[in-house]
Amino acid sequence: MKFTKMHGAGNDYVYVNCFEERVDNPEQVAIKVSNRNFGIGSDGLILIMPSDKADVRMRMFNSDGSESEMCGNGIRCVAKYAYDHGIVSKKEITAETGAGILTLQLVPGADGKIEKVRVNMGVPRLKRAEIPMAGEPADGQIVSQPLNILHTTFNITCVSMGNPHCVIFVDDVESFQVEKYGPLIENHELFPRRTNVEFVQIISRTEVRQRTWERGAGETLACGTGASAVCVAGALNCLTEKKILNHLSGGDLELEWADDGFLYMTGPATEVFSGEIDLAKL
Ligand SMILES: N[C@@H](CCC[C@H](N)C(=O)O)C(=O)O
Repeated sequence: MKFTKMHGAGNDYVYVNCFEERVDNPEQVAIKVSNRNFGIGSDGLILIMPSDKADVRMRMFNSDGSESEMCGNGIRCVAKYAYDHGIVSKKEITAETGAGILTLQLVPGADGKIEKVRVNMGVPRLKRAEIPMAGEPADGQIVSQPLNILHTTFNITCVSMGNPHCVIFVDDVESFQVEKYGPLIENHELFPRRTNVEFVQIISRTEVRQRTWERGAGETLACGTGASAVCVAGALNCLTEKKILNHLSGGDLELEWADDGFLYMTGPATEVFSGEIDLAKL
């Protein structure tokens, strides 16, 4: 299988160009290639596929083999790959995802090479049933609601960017025990399809620092849908403006929850290397 390793702010995936390659059983392939000791090493697997509705289609699989509806860092890399490898020749691209069809703009740097990608991430979904979360009322919003975990009460704000996010504001995110609380919240009975969890420290009304516990992957260096959810959660809690800079462990993302209701995310997309792997040997 030919592949390309790419990352967005350190959130790294193995990308396969399915205009040329076929991947049977992507769930198992994701588990194998993601392994950082016995595989290629990544947070998961992303398939770049033909679409009958958009320029390209993305399917993404976490390192545990589960499929997610959406990946914010991944979709920027898909757009850059599609442009750099001649799948598309325009700088505005549409992409089919499990969260709908998204529009992306490729932003060149001074040297003319694609440096950043701006994504219209769609309209954030806030209703309990849309996250999805158990309980009533199905159309209620979860903004700063108490959740008890191991004798600690967290105030959670939940947002779906096509995939589920639970945002928690903390005083000191560097010392926060992400590995202890992340999996307990990810697998809490409130979230029937599990959830991604963002732990966030407010730096100012326009700047935050985020660490992410990802559903199906553990702590990662960045999460684009998570950063988008944080932008929404900050505004809903009146902690931040609707336009923020988010410092993630592997890099920065710019987010804006615009007056048109859409969430715009801008950030880097980087190709690292390409190779070929014999899956039968893994
Ligand atoms: N890192 C991604 C999100 C990947 C999927 C997530 N773990 C899930 O299961 O929903 C991003 O950049 O958005």
